[in-house]
Order: sequence, then C-alpha cells, then structure tokens
Amino acid sequence: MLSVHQLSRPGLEPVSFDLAAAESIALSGPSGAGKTLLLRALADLDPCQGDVSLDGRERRNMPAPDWRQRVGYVPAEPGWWSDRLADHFQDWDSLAPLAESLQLKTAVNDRPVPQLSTGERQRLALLRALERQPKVLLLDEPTGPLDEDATAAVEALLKEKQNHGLALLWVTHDRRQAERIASRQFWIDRGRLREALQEDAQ
Ligand SMILES: Nc1ncnc2c1ncn2[C@@H]1O[C@H](COP(=O)(O)OP(=O)(O)OP(=O)(O)O)[C@@H](O)[C@H]1O
Repeated sequence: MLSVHQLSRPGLEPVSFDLAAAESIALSGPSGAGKTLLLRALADLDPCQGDVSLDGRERRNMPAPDWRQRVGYVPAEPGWWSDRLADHFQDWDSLAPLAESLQLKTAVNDRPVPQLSTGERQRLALLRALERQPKVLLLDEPTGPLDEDATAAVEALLKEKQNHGLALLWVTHDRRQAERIASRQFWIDRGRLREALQEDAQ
C-alpha cells in the first residue's frame, strides 16, 4: 500500500517504512519532534526528498490532487474557508449518519463554522477527510480536544473504516490510545524516526 523510502526534509531525517492496507500505526514523540513535519511530507504538502508510492504508483508521477485524495490528512488545527459548513463537503446531507455516530448534533448545521467548538470542528474535519474516501489517512492528534465518549466514537468509526481497508498513521500523545488503535508503534525524536519494539512499548 503506502511505501516510504528515504523521505526527508529539513527537520526530518530520512525515513523508510511500509504501511499496509487495513493497518494502523501510532506515531508518538515529544512536542516539536517532527510528527507534523512527517505527516505533511507524506501528504505532499511541503517540499521533501525521497520516494513515496501508493499501491506501486510513484507519487512523483501522480498529479498532487490525486495523491491528496488518496492520502488524506487531518491536521491538528484544520482550516475552514467558509462560514457555511456544507460548503466544505461534497454532500453534507449524506453524511448525517456518520456525523451522528461521532456524536455531532444536527445543530452543527445551523451555526457558522467559527461558532463551532474545537472538538466539533475536529470531528467535522475527520468527516471531511473520510468523505473523499482515502486509502490512507494521516491523523494529527484527531482526538486531542475531545472528551472520553467522543474519543471512543472517533476510535470506533476509524476502526470500522480500517476493517474495510483504510490504512492509518495516527499521531497521539496518549500511550493507552496508541496501544488501543495501532498494532505498530513509531517513536520520533529530534526528527529521527524509529519503530518501537514490542518490549519498548510495555
Ligand atoms: N516548515 C518548516 N521547516 C522547518 N522546520 C519546521 C517547519 N515547520 C515546523 N518546523 C520545526 O520543526 C520542528 C518539528 O515540528 P513539528 O510541527 O513536526 O512538531 P510535532 O512533533 O508535530 O510537535 P507537537 O507535538 O508540538 O505538535 C519544530 O521545532 C518546528 O518549529
């Protein structure tokens, strides 16, 4: 699925790994370690070196919008370009059941985006990314602003998507969450990535 070979950029030492379909990797590390730099490099949002491919197709041979549709990115602070929520979706109405599963009240529809809570906007950004039906989703602390129940709802939805083949690379500072949501644990410090061995994670 996603194959990364010697990907690097300022602040990130060369990184190589594979992420399979329906696999989930948790990425942790101190603040400022390079987690967001790595996600943005994978999403093709910043200049970087190295090779990245998806299902054997080299990123450099794909138009950027095609890549970004397949490799979705949910930033820690998602951007909004219109006050009207529906403007950010292809078909907001059809997402009602998913919104409900994330405990988003229908009232979010009636309020201008800047009036929504941080946690509401975070879940809406996740829905926005899922609507594009990516093969890989890069998540930067997607439950950071959420309470326990909403966090569980996000984890359950992503687990369901994962069971249908979605691959996840998920930044979290919560070690228990990392163990719940991922079968592999990555650790990054000062721009250097390593895969935590099973005994490290305990
Ligand atoms: N475009 C850039 N070019 C070079 N360095 C950058 C760039 N953007 C951020 N940095 C720096 O790179 C380092 C890693 O930043 P990054 O945002 O990846 O941290 P992080 O691991 O996601 O941290 P946090 O957990 O606080 O979100 C920081 O020192 C940051 O200031």
